Amino acid sequence: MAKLIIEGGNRLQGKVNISGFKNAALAIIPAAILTGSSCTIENLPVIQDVLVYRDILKKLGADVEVTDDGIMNVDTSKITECNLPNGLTKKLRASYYLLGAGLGRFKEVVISYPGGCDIGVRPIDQHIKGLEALGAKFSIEDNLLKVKAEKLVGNKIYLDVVSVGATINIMMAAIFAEGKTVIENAAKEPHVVDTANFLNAMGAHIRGAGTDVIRITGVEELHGGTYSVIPDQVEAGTYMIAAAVTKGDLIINNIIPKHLEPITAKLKEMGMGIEEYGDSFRVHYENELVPVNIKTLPYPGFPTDLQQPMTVLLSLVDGDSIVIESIFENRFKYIDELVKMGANIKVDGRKAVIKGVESLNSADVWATDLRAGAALIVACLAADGVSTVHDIYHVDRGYEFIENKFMNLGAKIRRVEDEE
Ligand SMILES: CC(=O)N[C@H]1[C@@H](OP(=O)(O)OP(=O)(O)OC[C@H]2O[C@@H](n3ccc(=O)[nH]c3=O)[C@H](O)[C@@H]2O)O[C@H](CO)[C@@H](O)[C@@H]1O
Ligand SMILES: C=C(OP(=O)(O)O)C(=O)O
Repeated sequence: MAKLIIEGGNRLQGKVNISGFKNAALAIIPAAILTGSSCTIENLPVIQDVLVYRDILKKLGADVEVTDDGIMNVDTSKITECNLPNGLTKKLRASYYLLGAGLGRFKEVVISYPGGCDIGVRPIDQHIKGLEALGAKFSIEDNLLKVKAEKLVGNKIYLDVVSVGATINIMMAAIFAEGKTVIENAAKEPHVVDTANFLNAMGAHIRGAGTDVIRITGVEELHGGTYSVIPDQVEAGTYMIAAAVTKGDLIINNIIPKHLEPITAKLKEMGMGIEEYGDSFRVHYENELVPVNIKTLPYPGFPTDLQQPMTVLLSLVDGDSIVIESIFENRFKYIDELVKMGANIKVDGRKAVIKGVESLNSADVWATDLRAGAALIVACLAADGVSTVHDIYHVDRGYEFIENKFMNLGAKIRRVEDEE
């Protein structure tokens, strides 16, 4: 298994291009099943999760390839059923979008239980509630999720919690349902909007994505086409935070500034210089930063996916900060690793109380999940001495060319396979 060896203490400087958004890509790829046609999906990040989804579509019978520069050409016309009991879906969380997409097209789906980051229970009761409201019946047998419908009929669904996954799954299942579907208390995240935009570009009738009420009018069929995925706001936020942690000066290209407002606002509040130039930011350290409090919330609140790198930054800011993780109950596991590096952080349930320290020391640390891994890399970039981040496969699931991008900015990083 690969690890990264990082020599800390280098100020990051230069330009970085942000890749396509993992969490949008992983919804749009299965949405292509609904088209039953040929799609070209551009600006995909070439990451493990995207390659696993390519393999899932292939296994289902699609003609599919992903180019080195992130273009997927996929023809889903030859898929005849959505039956995948073989465990492939366990490799990623977003495989649960096969439920909505497969149900929409074939009225029946069988998949193994989805995987993904171990950051909490990650229930799917709201997905089930929504799909059943459209006429489907769920069952769980031998760790297989089974969903089936005679026919799908539009309905009004109120989500009890704001769920990105449930919103997208219901939206997909409703594409061919008879009549109108209304999702109330829908998630407003950019990945929900991007998936709706993809489906609309292929002939769907979805209105209101990006607000908390989404209305879908069933259509007879979709067609193929070309679509480009939005930039990854989580990757962009990770580099913005890395600029702050290393007291650096970065130009972050290929972003949508609006999607980054929750993070821009906090970094500015702390004293970072941020200037916007259309689809890029200059993010630079000016003066000593001040501590802030963070609470993760659904969009447009502070994203849970950036809680970990932000905690690393706060651990190096003089004074007291509090981070509350309100989305996932188990997303503080990496803090033990950060404490090994000299951070002063106490976790109490969903609250982390941070007392800023002057510097972090080098250590051997283990990535516990995707964003935890990215956060530990950022911590090691700032630490005194040479550190090792183990279990980098977590990071490879979701960050494209991470060490190359950091090395282009002046970081000293080497990837080593464990056998070496
Ligand atoms: C609202 C939110 O921040 N969503 C994030 C969540 O999406 P993801 O789609 O994984 O998670 P959801 O948005 O569905 O979950 C949000 C919350 O609702 C709860 N829940 C969800 C579904 C359900 O059926 N029942 C239920 O109780 C979850 O436990 C969680 O507390 O993780 C992704 C990967 O980190 C992020 O990109 C998303 O921005
Ligand atoms: C938790 C994440 O990924 P996943 O939902 O795919 O496990 C993430 O993108 O931060």
